[in-house]
Amino acid sequence: MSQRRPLIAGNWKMNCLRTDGLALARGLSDRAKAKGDLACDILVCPPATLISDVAGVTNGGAVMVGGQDCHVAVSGAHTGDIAAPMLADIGASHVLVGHSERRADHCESSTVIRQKTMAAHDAGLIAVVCVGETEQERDLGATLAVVNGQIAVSVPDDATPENTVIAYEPVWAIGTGRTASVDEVAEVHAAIRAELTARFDDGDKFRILYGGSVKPSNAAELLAVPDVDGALVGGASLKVDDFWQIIESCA
Ligand SMILES: O=C(CO)COP(=O)(O)O
Repeated sequence: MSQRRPLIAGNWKMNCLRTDGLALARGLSDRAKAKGDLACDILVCPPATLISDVAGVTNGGAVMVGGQDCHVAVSGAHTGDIAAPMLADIGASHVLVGHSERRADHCESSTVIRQKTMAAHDAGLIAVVCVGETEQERDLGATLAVVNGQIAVSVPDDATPENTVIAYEPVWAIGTGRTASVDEVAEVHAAIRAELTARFDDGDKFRILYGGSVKPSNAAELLAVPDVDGALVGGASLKVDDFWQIIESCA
């Protein structure tokens, strides 16, 4: 583990009605309180419908709350969208931007993601900027070019280690049960680190998370990879026991 404090983030995606979501938030919050001294920061990103309630449950404690997306504008005629200041207003401290499901389902380009990241910063939110190659891109040997290209455009010049976290999520490893190997993760994280240190004076201070089928059984070995500063967890973040075991893997 690096000198950077790890962040374990849960992306609930489009899951959880109120009862389940609040039970999950309460379960995590209670465990965090009981444990006291934690070896990592904890973030949950519920669907927008639950952010306010989850923030009420976690109530400024060790479990932080984030959104899953924000609009580039602060307000306006954008039906169905949510502005970054609105997320901050209901208790979010973070927001995911550029998740591959947003890139694919909503045709989000790295240029738009840079604008969303800046909107998040302007609202005082920490942006978790997601990047990752598809299976086809990996098979073509284009992984590092794709990921570095996404980083170069998606991460704005106003990014700092305090307002920005990077999440590397190979698309082929998301929700598939296929995890990238330790060597594959190490190679990409080192490349991202090199890109960040080349561009930012304090590039070595940014946290770089790995995401893609992280679960209790593989968390410890992934978190031990150099330049892996935490995890962005999908499916396994929906169960208190599983997510907590991943959190404990940071110890
Ligand atoms: O997309 C992810 C987190 O943002 C990863 O999802 P899974 O952990 O379900 O593979």
